[in-house]
Amino acid sequence: MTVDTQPAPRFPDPRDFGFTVLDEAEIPAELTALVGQVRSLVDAVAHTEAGPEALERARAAAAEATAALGGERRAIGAMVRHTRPDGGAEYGTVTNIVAGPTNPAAPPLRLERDGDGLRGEVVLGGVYQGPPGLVHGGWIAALLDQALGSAANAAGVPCLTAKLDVDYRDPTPLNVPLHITARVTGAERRKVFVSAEIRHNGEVTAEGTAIMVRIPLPG
Ligand SMILES: CCCCCCCCCCCC(=O)SCCNC(=O)CCNC(=O)[C@H](O)C(C)(C)COP(=O)(O)OP(=O)(O)OC[C@H]1O[C@@H](n2cnc3c(N)ncnc32)[C@H](O)[C@@H]1OP(=O)(O)O
Repeated sequence: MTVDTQPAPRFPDPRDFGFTVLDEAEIPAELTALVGQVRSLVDAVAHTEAGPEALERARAAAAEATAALGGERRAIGAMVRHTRPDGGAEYGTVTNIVAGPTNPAAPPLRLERDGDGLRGEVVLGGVYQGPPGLVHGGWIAALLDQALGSAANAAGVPCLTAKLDVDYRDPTPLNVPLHITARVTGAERRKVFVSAEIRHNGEVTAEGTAIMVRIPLPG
């Protein structure tokens, strides 16, 4: 296997390929606050034991809030640009289900560069539950896939996941800080090999490896 962990240093600008891109600073503070409020609402709804009257009041308020947003919708595929402290840019879809800043269904996971890889921290509450008190295995895979994909894309080349392997080493608990790390381990032709871990209290609860395949860009 040819090891080439430093492909191209600059990720291509998605605008050159027809994507809408907004800078994360352009996301209104009011939208960020609304996203946080809706996350709290989802958690409250998922766990409520309120009676019928309170439930109906909450439903009507939610319907009013939905109507207040009108019909103005951002395009599917819209991307958000994050500018790193070193001036480089990273991109993701603005509604990404794991890390999208405008998606209340995203935890969200925020990954930062750390040495030759990425690291981040996330706390998953009861709406991510699978077994009692534990994170759903599909969401563990989603966190790992996002970290793996971001590590490959942070190396400068747009990639998609072709193969994902997950080892569930230990149960991953809800409502505690989870530390996620990911790094590129090698490359061969269009394949980029990546590895990631989720830790709680320093112990690995899940490991993921993936083969990401570089997307051929027009031109
Ligand atoms: C964008 C900015 C966002 C930036 C934001 C970053 C966040 C990332 C988000 C998380 C990541 C995702 O969820 S991505 C979404 C989930 N993944 C997808 O939807 C991908 C669906 N699959 C595909 O589109 C396709 O299969 C591709 C593009 C992966 C590969 O198709 P292809 O382009 O025709 O390539 P192909 O010639 O078949 O294969 C190229 C090389 O890869 C190998 N290969 C191909 N598939 C596999 C496989 N399953 N297992 C092993 N190896 C494989 C081949 O053997 C070959 O190796 P060799 O002959 O050279 O040895």
